[in-house]
Amino acid sequence: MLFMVKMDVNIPAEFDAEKATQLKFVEKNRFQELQRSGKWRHIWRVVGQYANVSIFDVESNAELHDLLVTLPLYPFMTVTVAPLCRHPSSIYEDDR
Ligand SMILES: O=C(O)CC1=CCC(=O)O1
Repeated sequence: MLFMVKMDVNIPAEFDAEKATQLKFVEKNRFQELQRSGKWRHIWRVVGQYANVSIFDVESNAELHDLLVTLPLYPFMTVTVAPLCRHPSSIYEDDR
């Protein structure tokens, strides 16, 4: 199942800078692990925002939920999810 996920990140200015750096490092490692697994297919920075738009390929709503809520930066994120399906005009047979 494919999902578009927008993550808006808001780390408060008063949050400890070293802890924020550490959280971003752990987040990056977790992201790259999920990217290698094929579950986090794409990530794009939204220009001018501390936000990303990502495409996830997971087995279920519950899997996506568990994956999102365990992200290190999740406590600082506003997450928006939209389910996706193949567009009938796509020329790519493997879109799903
Ligand atoms: O920087 C972000 O958009 C938050 C984030 C998600 C995965 C990652 O490495 O950073």
